[in-house]
Amino acid sequence: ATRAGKIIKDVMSGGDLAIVQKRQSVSVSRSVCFNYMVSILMQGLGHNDLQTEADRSAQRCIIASLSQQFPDVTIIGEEGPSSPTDEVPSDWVVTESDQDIISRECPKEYGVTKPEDVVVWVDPLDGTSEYTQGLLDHVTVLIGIAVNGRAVGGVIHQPYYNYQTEKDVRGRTLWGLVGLGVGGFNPVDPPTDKFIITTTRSHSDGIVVKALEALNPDEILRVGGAGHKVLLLLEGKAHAYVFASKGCKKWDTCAPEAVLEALGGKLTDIHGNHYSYAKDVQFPDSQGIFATARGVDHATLVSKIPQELREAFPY
Ligand SMILES: Nc1ncnc2c1ncn2[C@@H]1O[C@H](COP(=O)(O)O)[C@@H](OP(=O)(O)O)[C@H]1O
Ligand SMILES: [Mg+2]
Ligand SMILES: [Mg+2]
Ligand SMILES: [Mg+2]
Repeated sequence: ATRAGKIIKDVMSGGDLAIVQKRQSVSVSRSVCFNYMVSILMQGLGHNDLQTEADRSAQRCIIASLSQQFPDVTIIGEEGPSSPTDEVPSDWVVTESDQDIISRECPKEYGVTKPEDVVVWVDPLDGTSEYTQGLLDHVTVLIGIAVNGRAVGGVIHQPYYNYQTEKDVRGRTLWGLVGLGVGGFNPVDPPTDKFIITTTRSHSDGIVVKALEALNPDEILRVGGAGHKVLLLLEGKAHAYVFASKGCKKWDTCAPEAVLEALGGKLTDIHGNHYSYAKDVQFPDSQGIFATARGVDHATLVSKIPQELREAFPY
């Protein structure tokens, strides 16, 4: 993740992001009422899905590094499968491990894990929109590990952490493993005197807004990236991350869910159910995102989402 973060910074300082618009079909469930559909189309869903040279190169670095060491593990990356002839520069292939984590005792629930039980979900650059607009601290590299369909391990690397205040921007790497704990940051609980929600800044629509209104927050933090929004929960800047939209994908939420849950928080769909991250699942998080920080009553908050809104996100 850290090597991928270096690539992301090198592409930015090289000056040519080589941005392309990804092709995407718009699918809207029939149960969504007409004015919701119009508002989604007015906001241009499907017209803000960019890919840059940094997304492509960071993914090649991560997938080459992981597949060399773990040839029998399924690895799924946002930017699609690489071609079998894809050679990556040798200094992009990382094989050393973090000695601090390796030296800890593996929780016994993973002691019998086989390669075929594992799926790694890679978002090489989360917050691409914000990256292209220079909101660099919204960018993260996300590598999530699912075991038997559950998101249990995750790394969130933030390459531009403190970039506005530090001369030598080294970034930081946060990790979590359910059953073992978290590292790379200081967990903070959110304030008790007000209720703060974080949500998208670049993929909003009428339903996203309606869900936020139903929860009646004191403050809404509109920031980029699923990884960055979960960082706000981990560090006590917000109580909940709510996104009533089908726009995020499994690679956006696997690593954040694992780190958040390793700390005692929760990430589910807007009905309050966990997603499966097994290798055969559909990529979209089609029932939206509802995540809460440690100590926040997830079920009570979920129950405040009105029924007619939930019906826009059927299984
Ligand atoms: N309507 C939509 N269309 C395409 N991607 C969407 C989307 N809504 C959310 N996403 C993806 O979900 C991630 C978090 O979105 P947001 O910053 O708006 O909260 C981003 O990941 P990437 O930047 O990795 O593509 C973004 O592209
Ligand atoms: Mg993307
Ligand atoms: Mg993403
Ligand atoms: Mg991405």
